[in-house]
Amino acid sequence: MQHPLTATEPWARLAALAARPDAGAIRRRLLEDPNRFARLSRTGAGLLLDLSRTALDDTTLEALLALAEAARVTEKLAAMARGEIVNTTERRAALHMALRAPRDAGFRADTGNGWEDASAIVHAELGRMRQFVAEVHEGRARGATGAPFASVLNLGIGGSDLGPAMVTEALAALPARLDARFVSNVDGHALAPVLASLDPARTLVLVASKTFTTQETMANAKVVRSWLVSALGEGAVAAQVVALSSNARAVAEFGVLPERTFGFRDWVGGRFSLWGPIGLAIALARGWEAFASLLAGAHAMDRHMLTAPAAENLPLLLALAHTWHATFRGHAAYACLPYDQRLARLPAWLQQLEMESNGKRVDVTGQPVPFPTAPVVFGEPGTNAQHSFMQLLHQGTQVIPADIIIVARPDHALAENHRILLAHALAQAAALALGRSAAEQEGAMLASGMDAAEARRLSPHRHFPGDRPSIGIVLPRLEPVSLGALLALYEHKVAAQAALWGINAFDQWGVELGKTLAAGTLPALKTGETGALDPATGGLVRALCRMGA
Ligand SMILES: O=P(O)(O)OC[C@H]1O[C@H](O)[C@H](O)[C@@H](O)[C@@H]1O
Repeated sequence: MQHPLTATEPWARLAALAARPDAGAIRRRLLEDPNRFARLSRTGAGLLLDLSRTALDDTTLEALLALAEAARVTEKLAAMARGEIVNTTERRAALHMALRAPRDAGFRADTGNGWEDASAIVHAELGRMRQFVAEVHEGRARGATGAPFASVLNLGIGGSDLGPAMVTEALAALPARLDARFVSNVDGHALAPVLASLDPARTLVLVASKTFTTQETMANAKVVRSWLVSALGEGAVAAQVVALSSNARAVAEFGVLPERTFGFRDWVGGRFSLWGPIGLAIALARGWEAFASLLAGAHAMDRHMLTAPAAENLPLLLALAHTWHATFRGHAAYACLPYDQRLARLPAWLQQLEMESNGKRVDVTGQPVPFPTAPVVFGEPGTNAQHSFMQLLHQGTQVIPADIIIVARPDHALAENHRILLAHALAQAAALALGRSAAEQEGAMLASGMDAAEARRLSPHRHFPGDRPSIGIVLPRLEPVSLGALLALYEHKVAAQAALWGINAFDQWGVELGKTLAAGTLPALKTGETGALDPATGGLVRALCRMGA
């Protein structure tokens, strides 16, 4: 039986377009059309999206938009905004948009057991967060000894770490209100040096865990709790530990006071949670105004996504360009290249967003999908990436598209550094798209005085095939409002692709098996008793024990 998406007319059209010999031709399209940049770039919510260095043309774009219509992408995104149960396996809404909308936005969530006023719930908690942040900044909330807080330590992993850590680093140009540290890994090599560098009397601890059961976070929380208690006494837990969670009961059992607990509902997915209580570290470290502007920027992108016509809609266009690459052209990976050092953790955040959301092999009905879904995402800031993996993007055997993120204005005074940075970002995009033929390359070598035989010998090695796609995303400046818009752009891009492919972007069953097996392996590491393990795991446990594990 044919899959409903592949049975549509636009799918057939796109499959035919993708099979044309010139389906991947970028250089020719770029050189033939002087208006290509103007025709294939769009603005929305303060960002510029440039698709001119892909092989998309009017015909392909039209077919992709028709496919989105056939898959009812816009309706599905609207259903998400209406708070309907779009996460069908867990029977939950996905209402992260409510976290960043004004109080009167009127978001409501289907709980499976009636509807609740999501906007009211969000704003009640946001008000408490704001008050708490003010108390900390103004020195009214203090540690157990009466000392004001100097540091905030966020203990969380996955969505309870990547978002707040990435945003806090990205907004480093703002004055630091508190010194912020993030520990995610259960590896003691992460936590031990951080604790050694902090003063327990002046450290506010955030235990960030939606479920409050994640083993790594709870193990680290127990260590930090003992660290506080042994330095300051039992009273330090109430004074200095804050919980960010949707599991109020587990939080209470851990001993955190209700007034130090900031909650959210299960209609906020972990990887979409930085906009609410999980983002408290951002507000504590960079100020409430910054956090509020971040939310406003994301909300502006939400409005754009919900109201802009399809052909002008940035998240939808980005989703369609990525789908053309991943699904129709079979490019199994893409690179995220932020040309701003402050966005160094953006690729890590994007990896969870993209790969945990859309790394799925069955559709919402449980049927296998007969086409590629989410590609592998990897990345590093430019220009560093140029000196490590860009070689493969320019000359490797596979085509790997890149998203090149550019910030027009810096927040430092080193103007020449910034111009060099921008020149490299633009040059990478040009080199990927245009390449350099063997003949052009050989000509350049001859012109430089190289002898003809040597030029011929080197020319295949120095040939750049070109026709390698990149997508430009430009922020006027990296500030809370533009960062909010950028992150929401990617969130909606991911949701739009899931809607198009017919998969569920909001569950993550694939992470469960490893957790279950780890629970069975832990006792064997303690006792050396490996009888219940598979032979390979058992053999490795015995080898580790012999080595002193
Ligand atoms: O916030 P928590 O409940 O501790 O979850 C932390 C993370 O771990 C889980 O295994 C999921 O894969 C992630 O989606 C989640 O963000």
